[in-house]
Amino acid sequence: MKPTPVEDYAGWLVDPLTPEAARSINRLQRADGVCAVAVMPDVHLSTGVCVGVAAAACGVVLPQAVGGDIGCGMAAVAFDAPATALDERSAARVLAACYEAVPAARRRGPAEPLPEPLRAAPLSDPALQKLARRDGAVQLGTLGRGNHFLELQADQEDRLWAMVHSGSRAMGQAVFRRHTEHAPVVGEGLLGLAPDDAAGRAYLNDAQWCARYAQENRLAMLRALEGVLRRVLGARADWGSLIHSDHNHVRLEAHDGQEVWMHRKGAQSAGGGEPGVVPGSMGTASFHTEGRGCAAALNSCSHGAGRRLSRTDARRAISRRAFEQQIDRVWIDRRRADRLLDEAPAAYKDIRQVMRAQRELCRVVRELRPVLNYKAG
Ligand SMILES: Nc1nc2c(ncn2[C@@H]2O[C@H](COP(=O)(O)O)[C@@H](O)[C@H]2O)c(=O)[nH]1
Ligand SMILES: [Mn+2]
Repeated sequence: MKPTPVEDYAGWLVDPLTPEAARSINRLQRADGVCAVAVMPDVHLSTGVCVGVAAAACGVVLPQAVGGDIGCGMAAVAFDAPATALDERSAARVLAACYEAVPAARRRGPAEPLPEPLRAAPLSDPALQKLARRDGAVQLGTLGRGNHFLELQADQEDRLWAMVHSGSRAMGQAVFRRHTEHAPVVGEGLLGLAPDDAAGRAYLNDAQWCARYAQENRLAMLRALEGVLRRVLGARADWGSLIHSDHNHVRLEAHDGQEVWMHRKGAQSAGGGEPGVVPGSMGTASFHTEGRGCAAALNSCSHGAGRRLSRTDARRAISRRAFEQQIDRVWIDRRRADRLLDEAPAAYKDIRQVMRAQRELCRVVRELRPVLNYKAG
């Protein structure tokens, strides 16, 4: 596989790469074993490896090219109710019930055992196993903070949809720490593991466990939300419509007839016809998509709009009033608004520009507008 020069990404970038992001991407391209790197339109600087990057490697796996929230992603499901079924009173009931049914941090009450597929697949290390039985069990079905969200949306026929964004909670971070502690350097501060030796196999096993945990986590939240919507609106989920797409992973894929370790950090797989979810922000459109299998993008597309402002800059630049205007027609718990200023729509890139920029990478199947947003702040 031939590496793509950074200048060639310009085709689907929304903003020019910052010098720091360009340096970080060049460093990744030069790391031993990395054979191709693709950059998504929502790329931005992050520790180790930028968010919005897909990297193919041979003979090496790079935990920093997946990040700590292993398996983080989106799930979406339709309900058998129109979005107009929600009014001020029922929206307030749904929001209040979400805080109970989908806690931000940990489930209340006695810890239930993890679902069977997670119990059946052991983690590589007794300390991680212990953590899974403790934190893993009480965090399954919880949202987390920051930009993890649960959102009700309306499609263009006014059908009600739910979208959830969350990952592997404490487990992903613990697996990342455990496997990067003693990992060798494969180039300018980047850490790499050999996929065929014990340390590499252990990381891949645990990363796969986290991806499964993150998927179970999102499903548990959607089931809890269905319980809420049944009580408040009498609405049921149409589970046949479920879309799942994670954006932080490493797995074996064939590209150009060659088997490679494909890493995605803040990028989703977008093979030909593959379903995807591209969220915008809590005040703008989001999209369900289908991949176009663009080889130059390593069969990937963006996982969102991407941040335009850092959290600190957003808190400085966006007033409470501006925030309220940006989410004018979206139900949120307004008592929490001050804590969500760094999540304001203006803190993110323009999602329509991002979708235009990546028209060769994925096509829009459905456009959704936000109706109600639950974020822990
Ligand atoms: N529909 C919504 N989209 C949102 C919201 N907050 C953030 N976002 C988008 O999600 C991605 C997630 O990025 P990640 O790097 O943390 O995985 C982000 O780029 C935004 O475009 C929201 O409340 N609703
Ligand atoms: Mn994420």
